[in-house]
Parts: sequence; structure tokens; C-alpha cells
Amino acid sequence: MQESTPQLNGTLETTPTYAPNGSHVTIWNAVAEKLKTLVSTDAFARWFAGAQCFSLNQTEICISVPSDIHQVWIETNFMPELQSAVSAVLEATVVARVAVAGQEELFEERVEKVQLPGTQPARKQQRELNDGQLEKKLKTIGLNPLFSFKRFVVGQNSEFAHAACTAVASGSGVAYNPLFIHGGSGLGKTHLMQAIGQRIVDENPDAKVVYLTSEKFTNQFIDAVKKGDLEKFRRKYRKADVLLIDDIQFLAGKERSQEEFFHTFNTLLDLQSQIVLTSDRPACEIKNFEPRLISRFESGLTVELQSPRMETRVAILRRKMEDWDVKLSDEVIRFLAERIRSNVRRLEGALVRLATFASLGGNAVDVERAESLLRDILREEGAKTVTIDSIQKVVSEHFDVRLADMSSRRRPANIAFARQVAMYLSRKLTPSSLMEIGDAFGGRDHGTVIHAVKKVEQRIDKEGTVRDTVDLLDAMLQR
Ligand SMILES: Nc1ncnc2c1ncn2[C@@H]1O[C@H](COP(=O)(O)OP(=O)(O)OP(=O)(O)O)[C@@H](O)[C@H]1O
Repeated sequence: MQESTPQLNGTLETTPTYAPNGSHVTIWNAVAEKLKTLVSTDAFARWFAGAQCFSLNQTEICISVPSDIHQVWIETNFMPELQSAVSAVLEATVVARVAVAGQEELFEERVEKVQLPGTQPARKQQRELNDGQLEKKLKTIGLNPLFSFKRFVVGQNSEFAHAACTAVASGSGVAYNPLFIHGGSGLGKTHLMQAIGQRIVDENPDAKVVYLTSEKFTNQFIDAVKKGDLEKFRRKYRKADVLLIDDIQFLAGKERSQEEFFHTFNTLLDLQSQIVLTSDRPACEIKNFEPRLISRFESGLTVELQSPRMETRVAILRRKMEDWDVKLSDEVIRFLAERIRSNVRRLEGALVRLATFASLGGNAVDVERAESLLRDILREEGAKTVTIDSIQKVVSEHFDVRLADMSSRRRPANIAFARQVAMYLSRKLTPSSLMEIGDAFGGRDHGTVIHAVKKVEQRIDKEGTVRDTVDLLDAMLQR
């Protein structure tokens, strides 16, 4: 890089005219004070509390942060605020940069990639001209151009997953291999996975990105075996720079495909190619899967997508309305977000239906009309929105234990079993994460929830009475 290369030891290469006596610490403290007025207290505590100024010269200030996730998150979400804070304190056109503490080499490479708006290098502008070609390439790979980072609305439910995905896509998440994304249906796993592929192809059109579902992997493998063409099959998958496999849980019970995938996986890891997997459940909950594969899935970074909260659901609806040029009243949007909680795909479906109705009939849609147009979707959603509270109530009544024992530490066998059944049903019937379930059961950790779920599953397999009891409770809750 040029002369202004930041140094980790923080020595000033040129005495800055704007801060003659300012040490890095003082300058960062002043920038931090200003930043606190520009971002929320939560955001500051989460993303900037561990930051420091590690170098400064007349054109650049480099802020070091504790991890890749911090770096990507700040670059994606807070660059304008960071830049304003820097400009306010230094009163000069000093460009703010973010780097991970201890990774100056990576920083040098990234400076080329991460540019402030308006300073895009020719390479990037050229790339934008080639958007049409990019779209073509994405389609060849099987990636949906609409599944981009830009179109993904980040909320508390997805911020860690999103940050991990952007880190992997920018090549700074080398340690996150494999990246394992799990979560309930329609929560954006495929969207984020494809966004990784899309960004990589956008940055480097020559990268060999392969995307497919595990079902397709199995079918192609069977085909290749039948045709005696395994060599070609292996060349395709074992030479990928980035392998994206959706819905890995569908490999369950398919021993030969798992065996093949195991070798593909190992070869790619040896070559330091990136692997990203999605699943509708955590790796440890996938049944009929080789333990050696499960342990490999767990050896990288696992992130969970949870159901979005109300404000995120509203934001998603607003973004979709903008993207699709649809107009619905605030009241209807709130109605949708309140009633459809567990699945973004369903939320989208409801929005499309209302928008289609409005465009065909020319009629405005009010809440009453929305309710009647969406009766089936709302019924389906209603069946799925069993809450942990209702589970605890029904289970404690059934087993004749106190409701308070659902979160107590008491361990007589009947109470412990009732609690385990309630945790099992919470896992099965609600979109809550392991952590949320543990919290609702007296602050237990996620390992306790996993253990409870496994215990109940084992007893369901072996004991007819347990199976009948759980089926009965399940039916009562979903009625
Ligand atoms: N946070 C979000 N912002 C914008 N769109 C979203 C978001 N989450 C999900 N979606 C949209 O919801 C739809 C469903 O998402 P996606 O297909 O990625 O879900 P999934 O988790 O892979 O579901 P499944 O497990 O059923 O395959 C997509 O159209 C996606 O664009």
C-alpha cells in the first residue's frame, strides 16, 4: 500500500496538523464521545466499546476493532456515523478505516475493496456496467439475483448471522469454515447463503461458486454412479472455491451420499475452499447422520436465524413494498406484522396477495378486507404460533405439577420429566431459539434444552405411552 499504511503499533508517520498534542487515546475518546451522539447506546456498547485508534496520519485514521464481525458490521452499518464523528473531531478530511486488531496484512488488502461512497475505483464502476452479465452468471450458478445482502433486512434476530455471512463473503471470515446457518422455515437461510455467493461472484467473477440443495447433490451423485461418471461429478464439487449446500438435513439417512459428501467436504477444507451449509435445525439435532459429519459441521461457525420481532417484520414489509412498488396503509402493515410472526416467506405471500387484490380491483385494502383475504394464511400461522407460556400451562396441568416448577430447580422425576416434555414441545412447536427456551425455563442454558429434547425423543422411540402422551399434548396445543 502507499505511504499512509497504518501501523499497528500506532506511531504517527507524519505529525498531523490538526491534532498537534493529541495522543491516539485522546483522539479516539473524542471520536467515541461524538459517536455516542450519533448511534444508539446499545449499538455503541456492542460495536464500538472495544475499539481503539491504532494509527493516524494526515489522510487516514485507522480504528482497530476486536474481531472480523465488528469490522464487517461497522463497515456495513456505521461508516457514515464513524466518518462524521472523525470529521467533527479532527476538523479535516481524514478518512476513517476499520481494521481487525493484529491483522494489518488483511487490512491492506481490504482497503482496496472497501471504499467510501463516491470514491469507487474504476474496477467497481466497470463492474456496475456489467450488472447484466453478473445477473446472467448468477443464474447459471442457480443463484437468485434478488437474494442479495442489499435486499436483506437485518434485525436482532439475524444480526449475528448476517455479520458472519458478510465476513465470509468478503473473505475475511477464513476461520468460519464451514459456516453453518440454521433456523426455522422461511427465515432467510437460503437468502443469506445465496447473498454470499452473489457477493463473491460480484467481487471476483472468476471464482468457482457452486450452489445446490443437498437433494440435488444426492440425485446428481446417484446419476453419476449409474452412468459410471463419478470422476466428472467429483471434479465439479471438489474443485469449487466456494460450495454452498442448502438444506443439508435432507442428506439424513442417505448413507452413500453422506459418504461422498464427507470426502468432498474434507477435500475442500484441505484446499481452504469455503463451505457454507444451511439446515432447518442445529447440526446436533439432525438424526440419521454420520457423527463424523456432524462434528465437522460443528467445527466452524454456527449461526442461527430466529423469527424477526415486530419492528423487523414491519421493516421487512416496508422494504418489500418499496422493492415491488406496492402501497398498503400503515394500519394494514401493522396488522400483517402482528398476525404473521413465524415465517418471512408467509409474510411475503400475504403482502403479494393483498397487493394483487388492490391492483386488480383498484380497491383500497383495509384491515377487515385483509383479514378475509388472508383467512387461510392466518389460520396456518395461528396453528404455528403456540407459545412457550401456553405449552408450560398445558403440560403442567396434564402432569399435575405446579406451573412454577417449569422454571424451578426442583428435580423429582415427575417434575423433571414434565419440564423436559415442555422443552421438547417448545422446540418443536415454536420458532424460539434454544437460548430463548432455556431462558423461559428458569434461565437454563441451551445444552440443557438439547439434552431434554434428546431425552424425550429417546423415550418416544422406546415407550408407547410417552409417544401417546406427547402426541396428545401436541394435538391439544395445535387445536
Ligand atoms: N430478513 C429478511 N429480509 C428480507 N427478506 C427476507 C428476510 N428473511 C427472509 N426473507 C425472504 O423470505 C423468503 C424466504 O426466505 P428463504 O427462502 O431464505 O428462507 P429459508 O430459511 O431458506 O426457508 P426454508 O428452510 O423453508 O427453505 C425469501 O423470499 C427471502 O427473500
